[in-house]
Amino acid sequence: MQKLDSSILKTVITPRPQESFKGTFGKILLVGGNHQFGGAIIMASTASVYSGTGLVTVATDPINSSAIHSQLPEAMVIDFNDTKAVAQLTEKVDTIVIGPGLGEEVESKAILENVFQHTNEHQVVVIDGSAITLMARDHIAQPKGHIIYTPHQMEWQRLSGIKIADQTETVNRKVRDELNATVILKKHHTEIYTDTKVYQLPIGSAAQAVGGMGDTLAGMVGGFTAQFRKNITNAALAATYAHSAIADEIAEQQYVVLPHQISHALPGFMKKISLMGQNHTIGFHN
Ligand SMILES: NC(=O)C1=CN([C@@H]2O[C@H](COP(=O)(O)OP(=O)(O)OC[C@H]3O[C@@H](n4cnc5c(N)ncnc54)[C@H](OP(=O)(O)O)[C@@H]3O)[C@@H](O)[C@H]2O)[C@@H](O)CC1
Ligand SMILES: Nc1ncnc2c1ncn2[C@@H]1O[C@H](COP(=O)(O)OP(=O)(O)O)[C@@H](O)[C@H]1O
Ligand SMILES: [Mg+2]
Repeated sequence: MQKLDSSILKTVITPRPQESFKGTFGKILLVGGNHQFGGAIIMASTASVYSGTGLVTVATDPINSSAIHSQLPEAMVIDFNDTKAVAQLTEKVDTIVIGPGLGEEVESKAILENVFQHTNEHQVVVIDGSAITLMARDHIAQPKGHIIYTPHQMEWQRLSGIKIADQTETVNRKVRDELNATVILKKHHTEIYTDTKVYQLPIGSAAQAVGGMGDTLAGMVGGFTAQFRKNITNAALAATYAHSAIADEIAEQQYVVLPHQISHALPGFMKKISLMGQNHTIGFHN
């Protein structure tokens, strides 16, 4: 296992080309947020918008619409029960994030299956939270696309069948190979299983142990993969690194880091990184 280091940030986060428009920076669809877990999809979408995704649409329970519009006017909203609208949009976007706050009800499963039936091999599909639990519980096949799972240890136990105490690099890697997906196994010092390597995140702290922290990471992985499409694996690695690097900066002054604070710090953090690659001298610690 090799340590992921901060150099991944400037490899991925480069200055934006001036000859561009919102479409240049990717289209994303985030699916989740039932009647109980609206906050999860709000946090994921906020992370995606603040990552710089060109166009963000949220498919959610209509009960969350006004909260999303008031919190995040940059995002568009559709009803996640509108099968046709969700299917059409799924086919059009660069990246789909599914799972934050989706829930595990009959309705949640139907929404998941509808989305999974309409993805294609050119898209990135970030599968998080309830979507992982539903796949494992109901043996739902993996969809087409470049698949990125973002499980916490219990979600990985459900999906892989490996008990938390037995989640070693060797067995995790074996299941990753069977899935042929990127796996971001979230924990203290998160591990990232790619097609060729296993990385360990050397940063991050217990100040991040707050509900919504993983939803925010899923939105960032979505935002980075939609926008930085040259190397999808590197985009996912950079998102994971940036998430905890920002948290560490905030945790210098705060006992606990709120997930939305990471999102709000993203544009400034990304600006700082993009200037680094241009020989500006800017302080940044590993
Ligand atoms: N504001 C909102 O709307 C929020 C909505 N959310 C949404 O809720 C949905 C359910 O997600 P979930 O993670 O809360 O629940 P679940 O999948 O049942 O896992 C918890 C079980 O696993 C166990 N466990 C063991 N190891 C663990 C580990 N390393 N990390 C975490 N858990 C670990 C744990 O053990 P325990 O805490 O009981 O000791 C418990 O038994 C999902 O869609 C998510 O997006 C949340 O994001 C919160 C904010
Ligand atoms: N003690 C810790 N040290 C470092 N990172 C942590 C710690 N506890 C939680 N995290 C991070 O917080 C996130 C938790 O994800 P998850 O359990 O899916 O949260 P949620 O579903 O509530 O959004 C992961 O990115 C994880 O790495
Ligand atoms: Mg989660």
